[in-house]
Amino acid sequence: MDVHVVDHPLAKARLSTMRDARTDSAAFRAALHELTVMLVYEATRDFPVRTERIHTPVALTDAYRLATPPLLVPVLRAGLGMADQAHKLIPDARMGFVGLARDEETLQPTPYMESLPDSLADQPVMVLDPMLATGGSMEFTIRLLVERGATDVTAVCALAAPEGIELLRESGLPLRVVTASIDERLNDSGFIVPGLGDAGDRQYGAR
Ligand SMILES: O=P(O)(O)OC[C@H]1O[C@H](OP(=O)(O)OP(=O)(O)O)[C@H](O)[C@@H]1O
Ligand SMILES: O=c1cc[nH]c(=O)[nH]1
Ligand SMILES: [Mg+2]
Repeated sequence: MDVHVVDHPLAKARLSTMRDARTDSAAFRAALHELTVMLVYEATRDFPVRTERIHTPVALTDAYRLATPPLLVPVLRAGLGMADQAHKLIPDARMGFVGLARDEETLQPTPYMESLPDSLADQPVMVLDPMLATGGSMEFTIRLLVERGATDVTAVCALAAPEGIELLRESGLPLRVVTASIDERLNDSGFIVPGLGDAGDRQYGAR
């Protein structure tokens, strides 16, 4: 499984804003929006393009577009804070939605919403969730996609725990991970250390 860490100084700066406990909700959302642009930009770097001939005002030249725009799948709630920015970068992408809430006792994901196309054969998919902690929520989401035929999945996360990366690696699922950081570890409550707290609560308030 390929794991790409986007450790650009501007990405680190946005992530630092998100980590800072003094950052309020509006500033947290703004930093996540900007970080998402950088992560999606890097995540699409090697996507195949199709060309067509166009006229500039001066001459004929090649124009480029993504050959197959990915299906974007934000994982609610926290992934909603990445959806609009990803969609702005890839305006012709379709969007699916998965809603999960992690049970904070068992750390297992509890699904409450799912809106996905029936078939994802030959359809690249980009899952958007700022946090990859135990990896349970991401694994659950990718299994939903694979059941529909997906074979090419990119998980885009603001930050990840080594435990979550390992779970995904051992799952054998067809995916790669793009993240701005792999943090130290999970604590006893399943939170990423040093992390940034609860990404859903920090954007939208406590559930
Ligand atoms: O890797 P895991 O251990 O599964 O944890 C990660 C999940 O936890 C957070 O969501 P949460 O369940 O807090 O829901 P929320 O987005 O509504 O806050 C986060 O956005 C991930 O979906
Ligand atoms: O640190 C964590 C772990 C799971 N979900 C979050 O939002 N933050
Ligand atoms: Mg949460």
